[in-house]
Amino acid sequence: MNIDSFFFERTLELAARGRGRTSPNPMVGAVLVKDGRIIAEGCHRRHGDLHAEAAALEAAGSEAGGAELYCSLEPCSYRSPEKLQPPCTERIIAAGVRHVHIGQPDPNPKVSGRGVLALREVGIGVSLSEENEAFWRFNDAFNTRMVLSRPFVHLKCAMSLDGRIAAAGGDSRWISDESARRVGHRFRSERDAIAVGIGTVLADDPELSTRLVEGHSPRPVVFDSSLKIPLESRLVRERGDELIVLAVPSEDVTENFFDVKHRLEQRGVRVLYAEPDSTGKADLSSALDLLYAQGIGSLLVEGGSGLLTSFLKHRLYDRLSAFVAPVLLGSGVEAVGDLGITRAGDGLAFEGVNWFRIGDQQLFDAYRSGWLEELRSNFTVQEAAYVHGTC
Ligand SMILES: NC(=O)C1=CN([C@@H]2O[C@H](COP(=O)(O)OP(=O)(O)OC[C@H]3O[C@@H](n4cnc5c(N)ncnc54)[C@H](OP(=O)(O)O)[C@@H]3O)[C@@H](O)[C@H]2O)C=CC1
Ligand SMILES: Nc1c(N[C@@H]2O[C@H](COP(=O)(O)O)[C@@H](O)[C@H]2O)[nH]c(=O)[nH]c1=O
Ligand SMILES: [Zn+2]
Repeated sequence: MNIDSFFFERTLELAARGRGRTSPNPMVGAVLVKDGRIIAEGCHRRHGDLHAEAAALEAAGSEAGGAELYCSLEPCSYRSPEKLQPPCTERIIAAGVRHVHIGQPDPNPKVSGRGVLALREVGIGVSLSEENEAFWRFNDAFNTRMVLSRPFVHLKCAMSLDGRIAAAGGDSRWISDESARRVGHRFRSERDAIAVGIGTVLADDPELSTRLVEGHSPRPVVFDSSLKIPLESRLVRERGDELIVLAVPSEDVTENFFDVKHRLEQRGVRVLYAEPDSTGKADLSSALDLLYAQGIGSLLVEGGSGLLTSFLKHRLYDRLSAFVAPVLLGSGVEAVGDLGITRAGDGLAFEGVNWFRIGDQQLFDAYRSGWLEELRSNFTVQEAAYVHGTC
């Protein structure tokens, strides 16, 4: 490992301290280096707190003069009414930092190279990591939201060895054991919202909480075209004021639909109307737009089979995490239904694939094939910030 990679790796370790707490901001880490030695470290701990660069500069005090700064993300360079911290570029310049090493350019259109330009303008050297896949994946939700202007979609399921997410009778408690479910709850705590289909609510009456880990519980979302959600379900009773129900009123909608809608709203539930797809269910693209407009930048889709299959079929997903348990269920609820694929070579492929061992179970974790390329090709950066392939 070269010395730059060593310091960059440390920035990501520091950035991870803000996991699940920085949204809608990214997770960022920074280290200040002098004479080949780290003299100060910083991270963005939670939304609204000091940025990582500012935290490292504060920790270094007057020692920051003449130091090199490594940061996982391009330093911010703008002010706006909703921005809670001043531009880091101003602090870096005022502290007398000599050189800034950047893991990944900031895809926020308000930055995207302007941070680099601001530093260069005053003679600070700036270089960009050439191996930056790890940085793009580390802030997968922030990067996707910034570049594609839609929520990051993370599919998650727990399946048996033979690909079932529930037994034939619909029971799925539990397929994965508590150690794997704890990882699942950590995924929940990292996202803004968590979605299930109405089939899952009727079968499981889920809580969709993060009770097995520390961290926030994302907003629950239920795809429920004709408002079948029971008023006595746990989500309505316990999470009513956070719950979003995505309905698709049909042309022959009954009085009962409006009656249920009214009762849900009385309990604080937000009922939103999605466009119908060709089968009368929620059109996923329009549903994502509705959620995005509610401030939801990342969505964990937990199932069931019908909803997972729709997201896969429409290629509207970015990441898949599948827990595989050492159990066979035979006939049961399939994790993924028909995708219209008839040739093996046309199967949905993945990139950035990782298999993790959790006790006796495996976790498959990967991105949709082409995800990174889609982000990179849709990302526009201030041209002048890039000179000879580095910025
Ligand atoms: N092991 C695991 O990880 C998990 C297991 N499960 C299990 O899965 C089973 C439930 O799966 P399933 O019956 O398929 O139900 P789902 O939870 O997938 O719900 C499907 C229903 O959602 C509604 N819906 C609205 N829009 C869409 C859309 N665009 N695409 C798909 N569905 C949409 C439809 O009902 P409508 O037309 O009325 O709107 C549809 O019938 C349960 O047995 C549960 O225990 C569930 C989650 C995770
Ligand atoms: N059965 C199953 C999962 N099921 C998911 O968890 C939901 C129940 O959530 P909660 O009520 O918070 O416990 C259920 O409806 C489905 O979305 N998850 C897993 O990690 N492993 C499992 O074996
Ligand atoms: Zn900043």
